[in-house]
Amino acid sequence: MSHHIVEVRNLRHVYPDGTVALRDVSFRITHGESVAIIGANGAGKSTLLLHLNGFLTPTAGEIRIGDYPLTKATLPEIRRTVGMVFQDPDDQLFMPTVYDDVAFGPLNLGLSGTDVEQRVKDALEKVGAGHLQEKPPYNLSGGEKKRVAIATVLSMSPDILVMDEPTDGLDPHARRQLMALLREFSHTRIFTSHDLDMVLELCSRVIILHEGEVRGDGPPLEIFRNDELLARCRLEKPLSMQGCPVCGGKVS
Ligand SMILES: Nc1ncnc2c1ncn2[C@@H]1O[C@H](COP(=O)(O)OP(=O)(O)OP(=O)(O)O)[C@@H](O)[C@H]1O
Repeated sequence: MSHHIVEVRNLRHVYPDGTVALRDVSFRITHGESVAIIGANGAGKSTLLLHLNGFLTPTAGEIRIGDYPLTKATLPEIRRTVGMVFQDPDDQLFMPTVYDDVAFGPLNLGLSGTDVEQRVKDALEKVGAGHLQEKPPYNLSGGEKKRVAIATVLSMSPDILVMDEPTDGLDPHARRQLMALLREFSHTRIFTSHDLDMVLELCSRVIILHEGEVRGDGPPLEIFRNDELLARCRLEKPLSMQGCPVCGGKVS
């Protein structure tokens, strides 16, 4: 299953205005891992994710998905393998109806009409958005848009799921539903999040980015117990690991 491996080698990204968003980032994620990339605002998380299926090109360094380096030639295949949910759902939704948006990917894979219908139905059901299929995406609420954006990626059945702030804008019920869905997804999951309780619950590994560099990489409990590391990277513990103001209790 080596095609599920994500490897980032010495990645550097400088935006055209001279901002150095990633300095020298390296890591390897293997099949089935559930990895959160966390960091303070501006740490470089979105910039990093946007490299994983070629929306941004490295200034230096290399991305490898499975056995292939990400290049112009391998990009179409890599985009079938790596499904990306953007931070802003408006970047993902552009068709006249929710149905059309979710069907867009499967249609491009050349699937038959009934297969496309089934994929759309399944994906919308998984995110609890079946009732929205006839609506124009621009009329949806922020959380509804987010759910539909996730469905547009699920309908492609990617081997590697990459999500930038997946719970951002979701109400508590939708957040729970998404967490259950991510738990069920047996392939590789990589996401950024400021929702550290979700990270603690769902991830087998946490990578801390700070000022465009990897400053921590390990199991969530190990990372979240390292007060000095968290302080240096302007991060806090998940709420469930902070003292309870009523009983003083703590998960440790
Ligand atoms: N298009 C751009 N042009 C110039 N600088 C950019 C651009 N996009 C992002 N940056 C800068 O690159 C750095 C990293 O930004 P990025 O969006 O990757 O951070 P982030 O960790 O995802 O932050 P957040 O948690 O706020 O979403 C920041 O300093 C940001 O201002």
